[in-house]
Amino acid sequence: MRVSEGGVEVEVPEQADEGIGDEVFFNPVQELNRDLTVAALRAYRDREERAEYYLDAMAASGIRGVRAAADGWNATLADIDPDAVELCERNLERNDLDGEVVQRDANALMHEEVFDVVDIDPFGTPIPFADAAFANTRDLVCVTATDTAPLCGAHFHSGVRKYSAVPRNTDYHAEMGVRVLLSAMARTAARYDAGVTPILTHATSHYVRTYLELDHSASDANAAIDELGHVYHCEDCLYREHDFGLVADPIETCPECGSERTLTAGPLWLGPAHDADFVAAVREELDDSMGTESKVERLLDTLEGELHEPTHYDQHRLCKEWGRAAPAMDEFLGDLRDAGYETSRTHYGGTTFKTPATVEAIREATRDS
Ligand SMILES: C[S@@+](CC[C@H](N)C(=O)[O-])C[C@H]1O[C@@H](n2cnc3c(N)ncnc32)[C@H](O)[C@@H]1O
Ligand SMILES: [Zn+2]
Repeated sequence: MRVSEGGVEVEVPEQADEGIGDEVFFNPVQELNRDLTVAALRAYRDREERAEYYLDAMAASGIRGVRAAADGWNATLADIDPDAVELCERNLERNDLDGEVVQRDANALMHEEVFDVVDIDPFGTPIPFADAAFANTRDLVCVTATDTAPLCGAHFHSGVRKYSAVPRNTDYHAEMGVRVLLSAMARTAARYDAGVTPILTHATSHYVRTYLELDHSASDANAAIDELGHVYHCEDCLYREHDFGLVADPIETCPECGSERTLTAGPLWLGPAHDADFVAAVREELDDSMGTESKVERLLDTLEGELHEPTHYDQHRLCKEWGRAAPAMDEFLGDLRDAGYETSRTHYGGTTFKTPATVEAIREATRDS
């Protein structure tokens, strides 16, 4: 079937079973991810003008790489599957575009050639590709992870194995996934004396996507490692706190309610997961050839204003815990602000918010909301 996306037209196989099957993979639901990729690549090129060489390391139909090539990137489309490679060639040709197409294991290719921007979009975890990506990429590594259950701690042992971290299933599970992924990426890059700065990160319908800018020195790697630490969480009253450092110092009892049902998660990335200026610049690069333009715009609006606190709250979850009916979000957040606390909504959901206030302080401040 033919698919038009972002001004290009590509041929993709009908997907027998949600992309799981013998055919070359294509997921229409990832259009938002691809629209955002194109806008982020544009904004990135303004920031780093010499960036030119883009690798779509797991290209499948090539739709992402074709869109990058149409946008002026010197694009290489790679896949291990010969059928995918053939399709990539046809899809570049169909759009009258130049680009390299290679049938190659992404790890081998990334070790052999240096690219300015590398895009890792595998089935499930990106971990098997992270070493090669950080060992050699010059400027920017874009990563999609679709294994959200291990990342957020719902599949605990798998998360521990894949990410060499302790993930915990909490009421902020999608953000747990973001911070486990960023932690593993930072630690992987550090092995190659590269420091990562996440300039854009979002958790959207069953995947996490992040854009990691690289600086290549041991001190940059150390600075990234300094952003790691642990979150301590009470399963009873939802109290949480965090501290930086690789050595955990868990709370045995909750300082708020005295419960011993406390969890420790980490090492997590506790630093910013986005750069608000970059997010705003990406929004400027959206255009109406993008099918998900207005959705991406809303996502970026929220992300731009999102505080960098390492965990968010869910108002419904808190109100349920307190036996209160959930009031309107604006009123609730307004009362919190009036009490002197910074607040922001988050992209993790319509009832989610961030604030440096503790659970008890939130409860007090919103008593009359
Ligand atoms: C999720 S799909 C990529 C989707 C595509 N980027 C898009 O936006 O539609 C993953 C692709 O990775 C390819 N792949 C799996 N292992 C690989 C490897 N070691 N090296 C290169 N490609 C690989 C698969 O053949 C598959 O086409
Ligand atoms: Zn507690």
